[in-house]
Amino acid sequence: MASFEVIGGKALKGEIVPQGAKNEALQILCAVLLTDEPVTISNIPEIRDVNKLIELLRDMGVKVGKLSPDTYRFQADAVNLDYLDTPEFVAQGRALRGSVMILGPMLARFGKCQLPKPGGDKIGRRPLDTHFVGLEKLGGKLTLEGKDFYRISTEGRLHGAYMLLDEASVTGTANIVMGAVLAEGITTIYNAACEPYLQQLCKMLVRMGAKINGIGSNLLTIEGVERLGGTEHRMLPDMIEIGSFIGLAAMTGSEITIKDCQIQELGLIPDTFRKLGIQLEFRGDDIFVPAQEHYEIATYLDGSILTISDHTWPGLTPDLLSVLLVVATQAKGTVLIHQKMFESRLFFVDKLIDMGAQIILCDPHRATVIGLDQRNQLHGITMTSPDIRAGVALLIAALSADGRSVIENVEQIDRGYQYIDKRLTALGAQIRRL
Ligand SMILES: CC(=O)N[C@H]1[C@@H](OP(=O)(O)OP(=O)(O)OC[C@H]2O[C@@H](n3ccc(=O)[nH]c3=O)[C@H](O)[C@@H]2O)O[C@H](CO)[C@@H](O)[C@@H]1O
Ligand SMILES: C=C(OP(=O)(O)O)C(=O)O
Repeated sequence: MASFEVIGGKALKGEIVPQGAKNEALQILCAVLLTDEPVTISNIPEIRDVNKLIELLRDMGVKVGKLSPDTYRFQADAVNLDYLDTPEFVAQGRALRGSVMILGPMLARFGKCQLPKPGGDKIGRRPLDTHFVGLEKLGGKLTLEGKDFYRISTEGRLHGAYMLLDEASVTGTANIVMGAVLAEGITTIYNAACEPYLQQLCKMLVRMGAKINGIGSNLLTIEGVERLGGTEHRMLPDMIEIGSFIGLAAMTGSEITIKDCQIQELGLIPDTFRKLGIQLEFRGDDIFVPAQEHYEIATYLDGSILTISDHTWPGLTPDLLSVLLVVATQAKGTVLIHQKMFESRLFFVDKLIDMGAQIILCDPHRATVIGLDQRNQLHGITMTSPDIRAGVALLIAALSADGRSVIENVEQIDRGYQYIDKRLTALGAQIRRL
């Protein structure tokens, strides 16, 4: 287990370029399985989860060529279905959440797939029912082995169907869309998730020859085609990383310019930071965050305490609530952070409380933060990173804190943030990997 030693309390300064989006990359990489033609993908982040998925695809027989540090060419013209029966495949499938999205493409193109319960953050129950209900509606037959091994197959082609999803699952929608593009007939998916990750996936599939209407909405209509061809695709910048850098700048009183953000794709993210009193300036497609000594949380019009909560897109992504919470600890004012989607994502506040933050964990979903208005600095401690976003929130806290902190289990952070220690060191942060 690696750790970061952080000496906090220093203002940072400079420019930073966000990496390609982790959660988009995981969808797009799985989509290469839908065609035997080459697919070239650029702006691929070099992070643990993405590297693991590329390795999984390679071991399944996909030809993988690295054209430059962030650009790869994939060709799935000789997929080895027998590999799915090996213990190595099972171990790789368990190692990340994104592996779940091979189900839709494999079922659609090869008529079968199997997978253990995928990995990812332990942040509460993460049911896969929506994935399988959708794939079964398309004609897939599911067999469950124990509680955590799934086999799905179809005789002949999948067929289009109408479905109203019980929840707008991000990876579930991706799986169903990738099944439906090669199904016979028309599929209608209502209550589809529509995060930018999914919009990007759908746009890429259209370039491959798929027929999809309603991209960006929660009603997708897909007319299946017999085959898809190759294409080129470039990943969006990672909106969660952009939000994390905004939070980092605010907490450490730093002036940071975040380059090439594709601001129009960020949804509510910039305005949510503004509600915490953080100034942001859009300079072309860059976000400039000025050094601020103080920032004040807005109230509702009637003066009551603000709530920041997550929602399916175009609501606020749950993946930024941990960062927003940590930023609020040094704001002036009070905010209720309400994490609606996941049950176990707020427990990391114990560590912030140990560092001197004023937080009341009301229940597993809600925490009230009473900001310190920079009157008392947090102080450094030793802590463990429980999940990817809590991990980065703790890193931000440590960089703002007085003295030395040690963050253990930073493999969690490495799942989604590319060389974060080196990139922040370039801005003046003092971080050492132990
Ligand atoms: C690899 C990847 O892309 N992971 C992301 C993906 O995970 P993932 O696709 O696994 O998450 P889902 O969208 O399936 O669901 C997230 C959680 O929210 C609940 N839920 C979801 C939709 C809904 O309408 N009601 C509801 O209660 C689910 O039961 C689940 O507990 O989307 C999540 C939600 O944005 C993000 O946190 C993850 O970073
Ligand atoms: C929860 C996340 O990732 P995963 O779904 O891969 O666990 C995340 O990216 O915040």
